[in-house]
Amino acid sequence: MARIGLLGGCFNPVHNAHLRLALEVQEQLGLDSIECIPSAVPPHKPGQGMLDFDRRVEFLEAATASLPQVSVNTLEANRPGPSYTIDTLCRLRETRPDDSFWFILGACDLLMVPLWKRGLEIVNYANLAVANRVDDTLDGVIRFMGRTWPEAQRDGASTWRFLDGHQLDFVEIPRLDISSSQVRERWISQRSVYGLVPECIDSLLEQYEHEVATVWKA
Ligand SMILES: Nc1ncnc2c1ncn2[C@@H]1O[C@H](COP(=O)(O)OP(=O)(O)OP(=O)(O)O)[C@@H](O)[C@H]1O
Ligand SMILES: O=C(O)c1ccc[n+]([C@@H]2O[C@H](COP(=O)([O-])O)[C@@H](O)[C@H]2O)c1
Repeated sequence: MARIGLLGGCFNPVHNAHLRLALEVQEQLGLDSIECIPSAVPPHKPGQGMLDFDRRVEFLEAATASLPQVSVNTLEANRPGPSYTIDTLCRLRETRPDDSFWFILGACDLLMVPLWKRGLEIVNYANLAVANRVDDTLDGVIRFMGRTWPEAQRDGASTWRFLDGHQLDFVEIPRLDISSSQVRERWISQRSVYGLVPECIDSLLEQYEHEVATVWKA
């Protein structure tokens, strides 16, 4: 039985904080590997300004090529309609019943889970690994858990256990003030994105300059 982390996101484009997030969660929770799951049709973000799914996958594959423990899983491309997380987790449970999964997300995204499609049910299908972004704190997660899943029992400082055996782990990671929006804004303004994205992404942005500019300036 493998312990797998699932990092869902738009990756428009992948940046260094995504990679740090994947590696921190893998190491701190002792997971076997991490699968990045690019959102095919993001349920919550407009299609405008979003690079094509295949291009975002190409960038992710390049960015993770030197990380043997991180791979790209394109299962959301195989479903029509919005790429809801509950559907992704149900599918993984069905197809890989022997694996256990941690769905990874930044704490700011955890706060939005109650608004997702059947959001409160995601903990019936996977564990959650929640990491701080720049302004997030463990206290914020404690308050969220108390009002959202009061039935979950706190076990130690940063783990909550649900009645069915799933758990939520809060993982402290280095605070990197990087976002895809920031990368897009800088790139469009012809400013450097060096240090914010892997060097291969810098080169790919140059290679696909016309396409990227058309999409991101839309
Ligand atoms: N700097 C960061 N630190 C910790 N987690 C992050 C960071 N950036 C993104 N994440 C997390 O990675 C996942 C995928 O994020 P996503 O691909 O939407 O990137 P983003 O930088 O938030 O994009 P955008 O700026 O376009 O909204 C989310 O759970 C998000 O919270
Ligand atoms: O299922 C939903 O309703 C839902 C709504 C918003 C976001 N998500 C998922 O949350 C993950 C992070 O989203 P984002 O906005 O940071 O790209 C990504 O895997 C999205 O598909 C899922």
